[in-house]
Amino acid sequence: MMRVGVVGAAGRMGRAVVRAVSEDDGARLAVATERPGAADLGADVGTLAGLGPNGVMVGDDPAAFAACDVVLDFTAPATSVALAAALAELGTAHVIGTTGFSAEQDVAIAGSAQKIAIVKSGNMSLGLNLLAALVRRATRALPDADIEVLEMHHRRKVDAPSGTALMLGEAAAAGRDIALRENAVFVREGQTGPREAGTIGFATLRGGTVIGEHEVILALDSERVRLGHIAEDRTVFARGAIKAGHWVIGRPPGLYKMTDVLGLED
Ligand SMILES: NC(=O)C1=CN([C@@H]2O[C@H](COP(=O)(O)OP(=O)(O)OC[C@H]3O[C@@H](n4cnc5c(N)ncnc54)[C@H](OP(=O)(O)O)[C@@H]3O)[C@@H](O)[C@H]2O)C=CC1
Ligand SMILES: O=C(O)C1=N[C@H](C(=O)O)C[C@H](O)C1
Repeated sequence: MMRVGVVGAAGRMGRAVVRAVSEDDGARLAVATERPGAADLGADVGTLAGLGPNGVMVGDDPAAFAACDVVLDFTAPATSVALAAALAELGTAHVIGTTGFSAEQDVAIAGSAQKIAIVKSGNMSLGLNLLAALVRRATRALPDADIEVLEMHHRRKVDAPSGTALMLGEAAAAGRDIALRENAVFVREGQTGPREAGTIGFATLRGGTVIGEHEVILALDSERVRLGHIAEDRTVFARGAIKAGHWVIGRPPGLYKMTDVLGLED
């Protein structure tokens, strides 16, 4: 029985993870936390998730994760970096779904992954990870196509472009054997001039309650290939994180991706 910790348990994804854990016969919710001073401290996490009471109260001390085999984390970059360091001391595995990390924060997490097994992915869904593999094949097969990545999310999302859009951009760049950071165009405004060949463009839309929509457009002369994914419910991310939890327990220290968990070609 996998003992699961959930950090950010009162958040949109935290609640979805609590619900998904309750549906998994091989997992048990052991610890749930929120930020010190958070309004939901002391609340029953099952009630928060709309399930009815489950006896696990929201705490604020990451040391409580010593009672867990794995912690599932959809929070904020600084929180995930600090938690990875704390879990490295406890020897507890970490699944990170948080997005919006700086390069320095990524390095810090890689440092913690020298002590514990960490799965980190900007998107935990099976369909999206399959899409990334398809994008890599498509950009390799169509070397002359202009690549544009389009994403839309709900009005409360705080980072852009989405972690998933960056994953898809990385996949597109890998298909071309180029580095994304040196070829990405994240903003266009004013007199931009014509499109520079070989670049990978991004467009970000925000509004309403959209869970997550992504499309990679490969534009050629007189035709376009459109590869996309729509997440209809946060359950797909939560179930992916639980799958990653089952997979990562007992693995040697290292930084793993969802493609490792799912056995997909990277
Ligand atoms: N990889 C994937 O498949 C997916 C990734 N995400 C990513 O997950 C992250 C969270 O998304 P979402 O659930 O919508 O955001 P929310 O803001 O709804 O939830 C985040 C929760 O984490 C809490 N939190 C922040 N810091 C701490 C801390 N130090 N200790 C405990 N709790 C803390 C927040 O509290 P407070 O409000 O007080 O800050 C909040 O309750 C984002 O980065 C998002 O992009 C989302 C969906 C899927
Ligand atoms: O913030 C969200 O909601 C989501 N974030 C992830 C991202 O940044 O790609 C994954 C998903 O699309 C939902």
